[in-house]
Amino acid sequence: MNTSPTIHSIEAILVDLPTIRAHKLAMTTMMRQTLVIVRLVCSDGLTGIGEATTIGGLAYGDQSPESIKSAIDTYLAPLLVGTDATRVNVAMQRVAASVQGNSFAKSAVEIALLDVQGQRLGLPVHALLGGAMRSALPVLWTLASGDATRDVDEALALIEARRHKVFKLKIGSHPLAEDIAHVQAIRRGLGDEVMLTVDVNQAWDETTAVQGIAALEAIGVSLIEQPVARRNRRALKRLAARFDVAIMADEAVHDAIDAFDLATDAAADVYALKISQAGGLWPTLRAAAVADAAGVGIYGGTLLEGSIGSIAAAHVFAASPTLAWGTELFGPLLLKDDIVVQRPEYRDFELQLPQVPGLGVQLDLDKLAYYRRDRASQAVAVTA
Ligand SMILES: O=C(O)C[C@H]1C=CC(=O)O1
Ligand SMILES: [Mn+2]
Repeated sequence: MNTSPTIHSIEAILVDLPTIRAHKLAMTTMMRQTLVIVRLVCSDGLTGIGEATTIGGLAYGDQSPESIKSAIDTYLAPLLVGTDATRVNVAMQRVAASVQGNSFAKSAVEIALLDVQGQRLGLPVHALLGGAMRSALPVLWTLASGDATRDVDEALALIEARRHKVFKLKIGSHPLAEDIAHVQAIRRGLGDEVMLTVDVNQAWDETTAVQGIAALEAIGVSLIEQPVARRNRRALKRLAARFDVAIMADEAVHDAIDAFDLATDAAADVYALKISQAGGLWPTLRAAAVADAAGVGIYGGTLLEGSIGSIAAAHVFAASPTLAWGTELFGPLLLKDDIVVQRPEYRDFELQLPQVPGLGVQLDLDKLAYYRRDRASQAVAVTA
């Protein structure tokens, strides 16, 4: 007889949190972030938590917080409730057999399953993934206030506080000359020693990219992220072949299959891997393995997850055998408030990896009640 604990319930909750400042990307300006929080309760009384986020609703990709919640409530939860809670691979294969796409919903649920399994076994999630290669992860910061003077002040304060020493600039929403002047102003303000990268978020056509990358190389930018449209892989390949500066695929690389296709074409020097675009922690490691095999550098990307999603990603990138380009797991720091008891710890330019069983993050239930989008209907339910 199988006596393994089973999945008792899976709940997906939308939570809206304000950001500390406007965050400007080529396709949207964020003033808040929506977290889809998953709570997965098991028959042995343990609860796992997971999270998925998007950027600007549907502005960045084709899954929204609302569609993630709907996929979990309507499809993933009914498939999993009553099944073995301890066999994460079997559970996710069951989901894969009946649910196409929806990588964000899959990722949020897989995180919760790994969290609860880690608690059950007394092991941190990174141990379930094969063990951590590093106990802390370098984290860059994105300068995206839209104002160069403010960006320089922000970066200098962060270097002084020993929180970040590498900075990513969001460009692509202005004419090229303006964007280049913006990067130049920040380079002047920070000096030649500070490592700068840029993210174009697909905004350029190939002709603009050729001019733009040449100018950015001259300014001493170290990495150019997704300069052209996600689906324009041939242009990405030509740019990677043409320039010495590292070209990173972000929106173009979701999972191991994308990683393989891009590697076959030598279309990028580095991949930004993101847990929700890959479809979970294991799928991210599988994409990382392809990158490793192809000699492509790995960068721990973010979709500006909150504390739960960022720590889940930290467990993966800590377990990845290589991580040549560090991470951008700063999402929790962009949020004015949080829904966890203890926020992730950033120290000496690095995010510290939790070493306790599971993810090592606990929900603050009062804060969750306050920030959840359906709080009005919840209050009615409590008083009724
Ligand atoms: O990289 C992206 O495209 C998304 C995201 C990550 C950091 C940031 O500021 O935006
Ligand atoms: Mn990017």
